[in-house]
Amino acid sequence: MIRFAVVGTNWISHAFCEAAQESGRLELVAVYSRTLETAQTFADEYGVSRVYDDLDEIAGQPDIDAVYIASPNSLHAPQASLFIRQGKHVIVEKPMASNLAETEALIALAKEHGVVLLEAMKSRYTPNLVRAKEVLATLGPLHRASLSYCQYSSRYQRYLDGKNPNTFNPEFSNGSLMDIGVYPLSAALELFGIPKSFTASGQLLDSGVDAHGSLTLKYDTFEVLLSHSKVSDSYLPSEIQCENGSLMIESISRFKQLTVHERGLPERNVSLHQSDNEMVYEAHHFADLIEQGNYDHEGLEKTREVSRILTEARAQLGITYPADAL
Ligand SMILES: NC(=O)C1=CN([C@@H]2O[C@H](COP(=O)(O)OP(=O)(O)OC[C@H]3O[C@@H](n4cnc5c(N)ncnc54)[C@H](OP(=O)(O)O)[C@@H]3O)[C@@H](O)[C@H]2O)C=CC1
Ligand SMILES: O=C1CO[C@H](CO)[C@@H](O)[C@@H]1O
Repeated sequence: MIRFAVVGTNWISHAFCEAAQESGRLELVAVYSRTLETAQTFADEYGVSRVYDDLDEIAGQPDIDAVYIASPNSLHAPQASLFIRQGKHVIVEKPMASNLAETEALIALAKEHGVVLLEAMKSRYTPNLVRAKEVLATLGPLHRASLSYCQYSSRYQRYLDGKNPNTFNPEFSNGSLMDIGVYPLSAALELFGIPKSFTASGQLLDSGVDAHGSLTLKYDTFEVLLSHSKVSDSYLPSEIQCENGSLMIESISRFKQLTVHERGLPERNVSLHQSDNEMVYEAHHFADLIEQGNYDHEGLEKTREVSRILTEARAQLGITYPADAL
């Protein structure tokens, strides 16, 4: 059993702890929060007794093998770096870091210290991502694709009320592209590879982060449009149009369901069965990498490429974070 700690106590940390339990390979043994009370409340749900409000202290515990980090984006790099230096394996929420320089530094540090570093990009490890690649190979030449993740943020009203929530605060390296645009971007790189070039557009809020936007990825013979929003909802699936048929993907962050439409044929559900908690697949992958001692795995290059495009897209849009100046 891999003994892990959690940093960050919002709902996504619960989802990961449940996925870890479901995997049967990762055991939660300690919880960090800025307050011991919050850490204890979280820990109680899992029958865990060790709680910390000091990051250095938890990172120095010799009987903790790994950590799951789900803090605001700007804290990923300094926190991951602290744990890596203490020889802990790290799974860190998406996006791995604020910018490409931080991402590359973390990757180099993990290799230097011989620990696994993994971005918790949950869609990347789902069975339906593999299935989507298989299905696309049967549909003929790819001509167009439109991948979308647009979801009204429950914190937007707080932003409008002047309460400066983390979600729309550049201090935390946040905004639509970083928070949810990263999902269609990641999916596009998985499905179509690295684009020749791309252009970004978007609408900025007064806080300086983006509310919504698009990326157009240009490949030799096709274009892919990525749409993302934190201030409106989309009810359409993502769609990949090939000459002989189109593949629809419901929920691009989860690859929840795949449907094929072929000309003249009834639509077909081609999905594989997936757990309701798709984080279980990244939990398994993290455990696999640790057991194999695989510190130079292919996910790192994928994360680096996503980080490069996010960083360049932000430059095109004029979005800068305090972390960029460090
Ligand atoms: N994979 C997925 O499906 C999802 C991934 N995410 C990712 O998880 C990460 C966290 O997102 P989200 O929960 O929305 O973020 P929050 O802003 O809600 O912060 C998450 C946790 O970090 C701690 N925290 C909050 N503010 C600060 C601060 N100012 N300084 C230090 N610690 C702070 C809090 O834990 P505490 O009070 O215990 O210290 C909090 O519970 C992000 O990277 C996001 O992209 C988010 C949702 C879903
Ligand atoms: O990764 C994510 C998936 O969904 C959330 C919304 O429910 C986002 O805010 C989040 O960061």
